[in-house]
Amino acid sequence: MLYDDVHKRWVPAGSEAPSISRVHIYHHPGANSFRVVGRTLQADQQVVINCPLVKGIKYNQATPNFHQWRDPKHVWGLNFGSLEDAALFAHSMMHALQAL
Ligand SMILES: CCOC(=O)[C@@H]1C[C@@H](CC)[C@@H]2C=C[C@H]3CCN(C(=O)[C@@H]4CC[C@H]5C=C[C@]6(CCCN6C(=O)[C@H](Cc6ccccc6Cl)NC(C)=O)C(=O)N54)[C@@H]3C(=O)N12
Repeated sequence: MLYDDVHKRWVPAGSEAPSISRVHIYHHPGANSFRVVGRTLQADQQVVINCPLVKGIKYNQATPNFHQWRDPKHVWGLNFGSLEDAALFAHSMMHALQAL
């Protein structure tokens, strides 16, 4: 999700329709870079988040299943479908941020 600062509300990233997406953290070993990429589970596989991770990002676990972080232009929020997904993603995110 993205935070709409004008209307002070969270909106689904990508197209208007809120949809479940699968979010990965891709590691590029050569450049030691990481990128969060999410695609909708529907047939269209729309990319809804494609966010490079930069050193110093603060990953905020606002609630056990809603985590968020800022990039220069956006505030991203992930509303996890399960606490397990949330914990797994947070673990990978923290690992990535430490590796940068
Ligand atoms: C239950 C009902 O939930 C809701 O209806 C909505 C829809 C829910 C998903 C479908 C989602 C779920 C969970 C809750 C949890 C709370 N929350 C909020 O948004 C809080 C409340 C007030 C609001 C104000 C600001 C806002 C928005 C923008 C960023 N930010 C900050 O505070 C940042 C955070 C941060 C800290 C450190 C590092 C990075 C970052 Cl990003 N701080 C700074 C210093 O940058 C924020 O996160 N805010 C969510 C919410 O309401 N909702």
